[in-house]
Amino acid sequence: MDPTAAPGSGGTPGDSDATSPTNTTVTLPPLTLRDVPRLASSSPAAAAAVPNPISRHPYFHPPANFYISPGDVSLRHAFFDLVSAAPSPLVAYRRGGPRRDLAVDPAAARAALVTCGGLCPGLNTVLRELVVGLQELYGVRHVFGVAAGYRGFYGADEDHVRLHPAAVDDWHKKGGTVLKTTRGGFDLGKIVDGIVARGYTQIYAIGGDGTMRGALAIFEEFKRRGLNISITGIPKTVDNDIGIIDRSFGFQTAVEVAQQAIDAAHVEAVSAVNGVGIVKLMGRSTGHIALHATLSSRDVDCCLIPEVDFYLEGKGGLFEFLYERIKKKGHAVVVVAEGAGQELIPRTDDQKREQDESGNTVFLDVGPWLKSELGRWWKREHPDELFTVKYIDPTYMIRAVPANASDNLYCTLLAHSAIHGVMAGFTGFVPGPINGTYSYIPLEDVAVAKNPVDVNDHKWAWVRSVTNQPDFLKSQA
Ligand SMILES: Nc1ncnc2c1ncn2[C@@H]1O[C@H](COP(=O)(O)OP(=O)(O)O)[C@@H](O)[C@H]1O
Ligand SMILES: O=P(O)(O)OC[C@H]1O[C@](O)(COP(=O)(O)O)[C@@H](O)[C@@H]1O
Ligand SMILES: [Mg+2]
Repeated sequence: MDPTAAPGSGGTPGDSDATSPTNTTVTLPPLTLRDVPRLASSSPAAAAAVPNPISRHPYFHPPANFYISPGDVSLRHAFFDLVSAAPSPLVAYRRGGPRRDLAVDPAAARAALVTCGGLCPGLNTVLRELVVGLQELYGVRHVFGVAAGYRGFYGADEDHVRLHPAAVDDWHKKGGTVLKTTRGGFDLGKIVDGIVARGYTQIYAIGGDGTMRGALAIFEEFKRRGLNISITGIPKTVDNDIGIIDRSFGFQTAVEVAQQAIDAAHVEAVSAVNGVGIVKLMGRSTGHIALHATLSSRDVDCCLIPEVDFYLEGKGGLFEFLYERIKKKGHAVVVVAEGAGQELIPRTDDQKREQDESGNTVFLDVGPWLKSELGRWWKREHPDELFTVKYIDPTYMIRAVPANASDNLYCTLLAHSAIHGVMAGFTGFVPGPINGTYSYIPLEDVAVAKNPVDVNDHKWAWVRSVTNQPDFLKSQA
């Protein structure tokens, strides 16, 4: 793009030699609003019939700018290069938050909350805040917890527990999910039948990428059957592998807890002669936890993630690098994400086919494999030199903990954002922060949006500059 040729341009929007600030007018590409679906009854007339009960709150009096206006949007990309190319069209989402008028009558609402997939710090905080927000902000009296994931919708009566603020008061202090969670069991027909049979009018499905795909299928089935029930997917993933949103809750807590494992690996390594400490961290298809834990720790010599291929032996390989590092400073620490190097680990045909109940590929354990391969290599290549390798697997310890303060705050805002959207009549959406602004994103978009580590981005470059690890380009081998 030639910026000077852009209509309305008042100058060159690149760097200039000016010694004082200048104003440059630039014409941006058109903006596309990726709007979220609405319940059929949420016509402007119906909406105007139900003023937000927060306006009548006995103690809190909403200030002038409290309510989100119907025109408020947030931009998907907060920054772009005006000189080379701005994204075209610019994508916007509806801003999350309370609306002045509701499309849903709180007195007639019946909400169901469900948690699916793996654990993540903060699940109980989201549940707590959904219960408290629904009842205390909006006066929704019928709130139920559905036990053990999607299968709970077609389970027994005991699988549907009535929830109220006093019952959930201290849930934010607990790890895991009080409602229990499972994988698999996604029988669409039975789930929707179960929802209809119990008269639920709003569903809050808290889970990861699989849960979002399930929520989308439920949303489509509601539409097919002409049901005026709303569904919102609340994104949970300790791996941070859901796209569009800034990050998922629980992720920062997991990174924080991972520091203890890295510290221990470091102590073991420095206390041995030619010591190596290996830590395996979660990250099935994305290496965000490993990357962030490496950057925060500074004790890590090599970070292995699923997005970057590596090899073990030969010039430019992992083992030669570790040997050199040990020669230089006496020890080395390796952080490996669970999904890294999967294609290097020998496996049987049965192992290749193995899936969990949700259909996710079952990975082989990269940690013990790496440990034994390194031990074997050292014995073969350097038989006369002492060597110790210690392996630490804190996998479940980093996710089976309560959320830290910042994740608890995030969970609270996320839950309230979900409720505000549902009460405004939105459905088939995911609430989440985009560039710090809570927004509503169509489930359709989130269900397919992955969030791999961008290895061409600054963050991976920081890792490389902190660890000075090889880039594992085969040409060097
Ligand atoms: N493509 C899909 N369509 C419908 N339901 C799905 C799909 N993928 C996963 N699910 C269901 O979503 C739930 C959670 O999925 P899972 O992959 O275990 O965890 P997560 O949501 O954390 O990724 C399970 O009940 C699973 O059966
Ligand atoms: O042993 P489980 O419960 O299947 O969980 C292991 C998996 O859970 C994860 O944390 C991902 O879980 P989700 O897909 O539920 O977010 C992965 O890191 C890991 O592979
Ligand atoms: Mg998943």
